[in-house]
Amino acid sequence: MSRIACVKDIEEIAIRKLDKNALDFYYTGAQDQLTLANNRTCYDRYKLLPRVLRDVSKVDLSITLFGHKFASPILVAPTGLQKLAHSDGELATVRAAVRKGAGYTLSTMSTTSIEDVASAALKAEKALSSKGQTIDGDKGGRWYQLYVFKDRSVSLDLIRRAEAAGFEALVITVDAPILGNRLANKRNSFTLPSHMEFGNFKSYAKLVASSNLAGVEKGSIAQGTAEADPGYWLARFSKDQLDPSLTWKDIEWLKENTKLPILLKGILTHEDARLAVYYGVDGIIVSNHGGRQLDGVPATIDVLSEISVAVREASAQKNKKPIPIIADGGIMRGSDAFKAIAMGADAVMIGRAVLWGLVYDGENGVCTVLDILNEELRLSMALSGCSRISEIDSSYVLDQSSEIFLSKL
Ligand SMILES: Cc1cc2nc3c(=O)[nH]c(=O)nc-3n(C[C@H](O)[C@H](O)[C@H](O)COP(=O)(O)O)c2cc1C
Ligand SMILES: CCCCCCC(=O)C(=O)O
Repeated sequence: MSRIACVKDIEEIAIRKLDKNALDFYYTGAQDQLTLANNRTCYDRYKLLPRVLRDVSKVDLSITLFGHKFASPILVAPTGLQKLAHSDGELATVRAAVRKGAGYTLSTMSTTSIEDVASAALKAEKALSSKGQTIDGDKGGRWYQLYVFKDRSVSLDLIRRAEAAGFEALVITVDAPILGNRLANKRNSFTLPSHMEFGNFKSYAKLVASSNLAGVEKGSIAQGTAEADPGYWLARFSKDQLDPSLTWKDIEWLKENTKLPILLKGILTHEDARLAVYYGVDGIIVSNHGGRQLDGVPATIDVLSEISVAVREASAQKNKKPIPIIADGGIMRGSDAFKAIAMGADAVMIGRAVLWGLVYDGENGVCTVLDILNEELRLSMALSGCSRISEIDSSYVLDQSSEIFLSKL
């Protein structure tokens, strides 16, 4: 077999390895998958405008967010059900993130508990120290992604557990008041294989009973029966358990209930970016959930510029520094990360790329993905004449649609 040269090579292997149930869950987007496709193709429309004769003998990828130094602006996005990819699931991913000094966010829908992920991360950090290995970044840097449940006592307990386990920020996903229209998952009546379980819900008796969680984990929910309505079990779980009545007022409630920085994940408009600043959140993640929620929304790269202007203006009105902007969706190259940063992101997150690494070779596979993307980013920076992330701005990219627009004038 030829050597792995890029994340696409790893994706191809993962596609061959996964069964249809898991592959469709990971790979597909909502409805006609317009946004999923756009997430990728839109990156190609942005051209790089390199500067030359700059000293790029040293290129520093590190960034600081909320006082924490990360080795790179490429962070691991929260993705659920990682044991579908590899038997070590979230444990493998968090260990890889520790080894690479990468930011890591654990999903509410993990197949491993908050406590087990935290303890694996701490052990991995100790193992690195005992081998005398250093990473270019601070220890820690792990965040917890929260879906807000109708039963607020569950949400509060998850927050307390994340705090106790040393997670350093809360990522509140706001683009999934209900589950997107995921046709492939419907057709497959997607459910968890019987040997897997969700990592965090066992202690919530009411939730287990009301969502037939025990049944789904034992694989005893027959496909296509009334129990699996509407369409399939995950859709039913989100409909029954997650709170679609969430509003900006609830952000105040969250702020009252934790001292951790709060990031909102799933912002796509400058109006909501302004509201996020107004309501005092600490950061936003410009995301369309990897094309899995509302199909037909823009690719994130296309809205970054106006969102970053809005964040700057709204923050200035409060006499505050702009809150960090993180972007995700379709990033498969270090040059994609470069373009997103140029258009206004402080950092980016990768979802599927990590999952492909996990399928390919567990912890080492995720390390390989992070290494490849970081090296590609380093290359893009050096060849563009940037030696620090803070030097990357919109002067380094040309949005071809605006070029076409100008040529028509
Ligand atoms: C299989 C899968 C599971 C996901 N699970 C979650 C989740 O539990 N919580 C969440 O906020 N986002 C979730 N996401 C969205 C990711 O956090 C991220 O926004 C998206 O994957 C970025 O796009 P990309 O996969 O093209 O990199 C999931 C995405 C995928 C592909
Ligand atoms: C919205 C509730 C369940 C979602 C499961 C994980 C996830 O976010 C995804 O995109 O899939």
